[in-house]
Amino acid sequence: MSSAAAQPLRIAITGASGRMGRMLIETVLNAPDCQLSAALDRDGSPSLGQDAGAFLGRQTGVTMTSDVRAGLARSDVLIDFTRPEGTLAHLALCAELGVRTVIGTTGFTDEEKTRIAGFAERAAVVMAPNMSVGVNLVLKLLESAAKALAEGYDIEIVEAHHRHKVDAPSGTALKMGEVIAEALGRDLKTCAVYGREGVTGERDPSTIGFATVRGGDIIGDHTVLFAGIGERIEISHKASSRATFAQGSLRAARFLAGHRTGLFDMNAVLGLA
Ligand SMILES: NC(=O)C1=CN([C@@H]2O[C@H](COP(=O)(O)OP(=O)(O)OC[C@H]3O[C@@H](n4cnc5c(N)ncnc54)[C@H](OP(=O)(O)O)[C@@H]3O)[C@@H](O)[C@H]2O)C=CC1
Ligand SMILES: O=C(O)C1=N[C@H](C(=O)O)C[C@H](O)C1
Repeated sequence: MSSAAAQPLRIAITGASGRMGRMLIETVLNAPDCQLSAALDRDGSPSLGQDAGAFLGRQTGVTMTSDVRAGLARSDVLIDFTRPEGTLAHLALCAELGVRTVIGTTGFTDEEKTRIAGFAERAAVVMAPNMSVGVNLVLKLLESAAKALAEGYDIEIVEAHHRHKVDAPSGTALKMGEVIAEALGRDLKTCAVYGREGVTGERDPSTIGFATVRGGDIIGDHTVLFAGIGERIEISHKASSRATFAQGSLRAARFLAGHRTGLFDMNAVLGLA
């Protein structure tokens, strides 16, 4: 693997013509210690055959291709923001070729997460539903807040995203719920309430509620509400650009340069553990 100090880190990007794929290409091209080694999309994508920088009006010399194996063979790290089925197929190749992987995709089932952990025994992986420094700090704040507000406060998580998002609640909202549930000694699987309708009865204080908003071009807003009697506390994060996710992904890629195997989260990358 290339040493980040001596040679640039060779980064492949799958889902390269997607919203995050494009932001990642731009971010890698602007990072002096990184090199775009492959821009990959699936068969049928109209972007195949184009220069990876065409959408920026830049010539990079990297052509968009669907040959994932060849792209990974010339790369140190893959950054994957696609869909669960795509990520798992890419990860199987990474494990075979010894290519480290940063996974930003959300919407995995528990069984799929177990498979990812298996692949990480063969080539190191960072996986996080949100790569931004801010959200990962918020997760830490939520742990403290949940413990301090364990009695007498109802907990509701509200998230808003753009109209194209396909999974709900967001991976970040679910992670927030998991962190809070763990801090309170609850199991999110049994205490989560996903939306309400009709005659619901009074709120059960042991539940954690989720509400999802979808519309326009909202990049990603998350608010956790601790609602008590006479006051409420709101902890919010609002992303104003996908650049924050891309910068976090590059930090994860650099972190992976120092690890051969293992499954890591952004706490490990950011030293927040
Ligand atoms: N962890 C984080 O910080 C963040 C995570 N995300 C997550 O990243 C993922 C992608 O988001 P976004 O960029 O907005 O999505 P887009 O739909 O804009 O892009 C997805 C890309 O992946 C490709 N793709 C879709 N399915 C497959 C597949 N089965 N195999 C290979 N490639 C595939 C798409 O190709 P095609 O166009 O042909 O369908 C497209 O190029 C989502 O799961 C989202 O929740 C997003 C932002 C931040
Ligand atoms: O799909 C998105 O756009 C985002 N998805 C992630 C999630 O599901 O939490 C993170 C971010 O909020 C943007």
